[in-house]
Amino acid sequence: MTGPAVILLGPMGAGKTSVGRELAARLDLPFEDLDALIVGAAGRSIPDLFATDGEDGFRALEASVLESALTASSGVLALGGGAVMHPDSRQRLRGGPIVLLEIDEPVAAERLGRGHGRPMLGGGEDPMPRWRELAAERGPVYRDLARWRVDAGHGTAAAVARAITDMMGQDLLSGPEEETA
Ligand SMILES: Nc1ncnc2c1ncn2[C@@H]1O[C@H](COP(=O)(O)OP(=O)(O)OP(=O)(O)O)[C@@H](O)[C@H]1O
Ligand SMILES: O=C(O)C1=C[C@@H](O)[C@@H](O)[C@H](O)C1
Ligand SMILES: [Mg+2]
Repeated sequence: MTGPAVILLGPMGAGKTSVGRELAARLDLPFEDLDALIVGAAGRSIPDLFATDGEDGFRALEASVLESALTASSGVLALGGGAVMHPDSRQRLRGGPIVLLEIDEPVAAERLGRGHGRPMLGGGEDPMPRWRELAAERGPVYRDLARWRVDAGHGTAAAVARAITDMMGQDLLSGPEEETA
C-alpha cells in the first residue's frame, strides 16, 4: 500500500493533531488531519455537520474522506477519535502503520475543558462522563487496530513524537504489515 507513513489513533484529547504535526515536522513529511480534511471537503464546521446530518451523516462523510486520504497521503495522518467506528473505515485501516496515543481520564479532563467544538462530548458542563463512555466503547477497537501504543499523557507533543519515532524505528520506512492468515 502506498499511503500514510504513520496513522495516529486515539481518544479526543490524546493529541493526535498536536503530536501529528510535530511528528510530521520531525520526519520532514506532510501532515494531514482527517477532521481538517472533512471541514475542507464539506465547507462546514464539525459541529455544523453533526447538527445538520447527525452522527451517521458525519461518519459517512468521514469514511469517504478517509478513503481518499489513505490513497493520497504519504505523510502523517491524524484521525478523528471516532473514525474507526465506521466498519468500512476499520476495514481500510487494518494492517496500516497505526499508532495509538493513550491518555487517562484526568489528562483528558485537563485538556478538553468543557469539550467545546466536540459534539460527541454533548455540550454540557462536564464532558467527562461521555468521554469515559466513549473511551470504554472504543478502547478495544483502538487496541485491536494499533500496531504500536504510546503514552501520550506525559511530556510535550514533541516528546511524544520523539517516542513514536524511537518506537517505530525501521518500520517507519517499511510498508504495511504482512497478512499472516
Ligand atoms: N503532549 C501534550 N502535552 C500537553 N498538551 C497537549 C499535548 N498533546 C495535546 N495537548 C493539548 O491537548 C488539547 C487536545 O489536543 P489535540 O487537539 O491535538 O487532540 P486530538 O487527539 O487531536 O483531539 P480530537 O480527537 O478532538 O481531534 C490541545 O489543547 C493540545 O494543545
Ligand atoms: O471522537 C469523535 O467521535 C470525534 C472526534 C473528533 O476528532 C471529530 O472527528 C468529531 O468531533 C468526532
Ligand atoms: Mg484532532
